[in-house]
Parts: sequence; structure tokens; C-alpha cells
Amino acid sequence: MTGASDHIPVNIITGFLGSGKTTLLQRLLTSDAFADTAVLINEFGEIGLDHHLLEEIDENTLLLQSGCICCTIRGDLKDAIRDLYSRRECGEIPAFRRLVIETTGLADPAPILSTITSESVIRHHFRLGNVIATVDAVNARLHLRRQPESVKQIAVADRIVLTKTDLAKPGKVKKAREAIRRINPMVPVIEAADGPVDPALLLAQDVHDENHKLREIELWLEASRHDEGDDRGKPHRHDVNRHDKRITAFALTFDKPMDWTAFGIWLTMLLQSRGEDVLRVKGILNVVGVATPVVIHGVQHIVHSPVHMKNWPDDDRRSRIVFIVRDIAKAEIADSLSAFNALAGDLDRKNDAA
Ligand SMILES: Nc1nc2c(ncn2[C@@H]2O[C@H](COP(=O)(O)OP(=O)(O)OP(=O)(O)O)[C@@H](O)[C@H]2O)c(=O)[nH]1
Repeated sequence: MTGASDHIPVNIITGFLGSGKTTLLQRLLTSDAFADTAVLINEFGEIGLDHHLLEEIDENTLLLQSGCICCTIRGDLKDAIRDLYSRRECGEIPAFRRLVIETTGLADPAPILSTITSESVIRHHFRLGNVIATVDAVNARLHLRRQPESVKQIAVADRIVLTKTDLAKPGKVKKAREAIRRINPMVPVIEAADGPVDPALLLAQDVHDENHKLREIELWLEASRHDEGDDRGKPHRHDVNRHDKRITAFALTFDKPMDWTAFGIWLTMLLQSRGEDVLRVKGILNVVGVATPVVIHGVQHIVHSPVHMKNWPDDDRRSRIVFIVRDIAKAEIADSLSAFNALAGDLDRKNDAA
């Protein structure tokens, strides 16, 4: 269990067709926070970057005016990242310190996340940073109704940029925010009305960022407090954590410290059997024999390397896990994890008695 704070962070910019990914990226690349960034765009021709901003290094790689490197992915994402890294190492291209991948509007971002977190060579040098999704305030609800991939894009996001708020009526912006919240209840939503977005709001506080880890975890935990009904007494007319009949977000809390091995087996089994439907899982665990919390963080079939935090964010020592799932009942997950915890407890007691 290690952090990976010395690895090159990879930010993914996802979002439905025309939702403003390239516009956002262009603006971000001019900021100091994005200096020394390499950009991978996974469909050539789709990129809205003006060609006079680009200076060709070779047929696949372009140098942006901002000093950032831009490549188009023609083959496999895995090969493109590995190639970029080896060219960086031999000094063929500048030594970038961040990688941004802009997905196509129709992409399900989960396989891209999976490549970064599971491919062994990539994992050695890169780590996943925040996933940023652009959502078009004018068309958000239409896209969410009709395009399942736009739901996935919001579910996996760590930050949402709500674009075109200058074009949408306030009522529409509010409804778009509500729709986002029903999928990913605590994701920070930053409004962009055809203007710049503060890069710190998007980049900082990712789960590996030592300085800000606590804030990110607090955000997750707000989701669990919300789910427990800390805003008790105000019955909801409808479930605000439910996007539709199929996709829901909920949190589970466990009072007793958890056995790490049992939890690992349980999670592996869950993801093997239902990984497609576990859109997002993130949590803070109190692990038996470990003084500080362990943070887990996964998207569909993949779980990132667990991260050890230096301290608990507050006095609450319970394990808390937030899920965004499709077609899985809260009780199903709660019951199976409780059964695993109980089994691990029984085994411990037997071992102690022996
Ligand atoms: N008024 C307004 N227009 C915007 C905003 N964000 C993006 N646009 C415009 O929306 C159009 C699409 O923006 P892009 O940045 O190309 O969107 P994209 O998500 O990269 O599009 P695809 O690559 O086709 O999926 C462009 O004409 C942008 O100028 C915004 O906040 N306000």
C-alpha cells in the first residue's frame, strides 16, 4: 500500500460531444499550473485547437504555443503513453510533468482509467489525477436521458465543469446541477460561462496530493453524512442520490475496524461479478492493526493502489465507503460486506483462542 505522489499525474478531461472539453483545455494550457504538460487527444480531426497555435515536432506530436506537447492517439492509448514517456526519457520531447488526456465525447472513460491504473509500465511512472468532466448546462438533461456514456462521465468525475452557463437560463443551470448531483452527489461543480476556470479548482486536492488529501476525503465523507441523513427532519420528496431507477449513490459505514485481507477478497469478488455496474467506489477504511486510515478509490473493475493517510480527518474512526452503482441494491452490498467482516471477526477470534 503506497502513495504515488512522485509519479506523473494524469488528468482526464471527459464530457459529452460539444460540451466544451477542448475549450476548457485550451484555456487551462495557458495557465502556469499546466506548464510542462503533455496532452493526448484521442481522435484526430476532432481537436478544436487552432493550427496556428501548433508547431509540428513530427507527424504525431505538436508543440503548443504554451510550451505543452500535444499528441494524437491513432492506435492504442497504452502504446501512446509509453511512447510519450520513452521520448521524454531520451530527451526527444520536453520533460513534461503532467499528462492530460482528452477523450472523445462518446467515450466511456472507465477503460482509459483502467489503462492508467492497471498497465504495469504506465503505473510505474504515472498516476491518476483528478478526472474532469465537462457538462453542457444547456443540453445536460437531454444527454443524460439519451446517452448512457454521459452518465458514466459524470459518475467517474472528481470535478465537473458546468459549461455554457452564459447560454442557459438560471432554471436550466439549477436543473443541470441537480441532475449531476443525482449521479455524483458530492462532486465539486465549477461553473464556466465562456471564461477561464481556476486550474487550482480542478487539479488540487486529488487523492495523492499530500497537502490536500484531507479536503478530498472530507468531500467524500460529506456524501456519507448526507446519505446517513444528517439533514434529518427534511424528508426528500424524491431521492436526491438517485439518477434514475438504475443508478444510485449511497454510503456505508462500519463501526469496527476492518480486516484488510477480507475486505480485499470481498471487493475483488464484487468487482469480478459486478464491476461493470460499480461505476465508482471510494472510501476511507479503519483497518485492523493500522493506526491511520487507508483510502480506497476505484472505477468499475479497477481499484487504484490504496493510499495511507497520515492522520484521520476528524474524530470519527468508522470506515466509510461511498458507492455509485447501477442496478445494485444498497442492501446487497451492505449485507455481503457485513457478512465478510463477521466471518473475518470469527476467524480472528478462533485464531486468538487457538
Ligand atoms: N457560450 C459558450 N460557448 C462555449 C462554452 N464552452 C464551449 N463553448 C463552445 O461550444 C462549442 C463546442 O466546444 P468544444 O470545446 O469544441 O467542445 P468539445 O467537448 O471539445 O467538443 P467535441 O470534441 O466535439 O466533443 C464551441 O463552439 C465552443 O466555443 C461556454 O462556456 N459558453
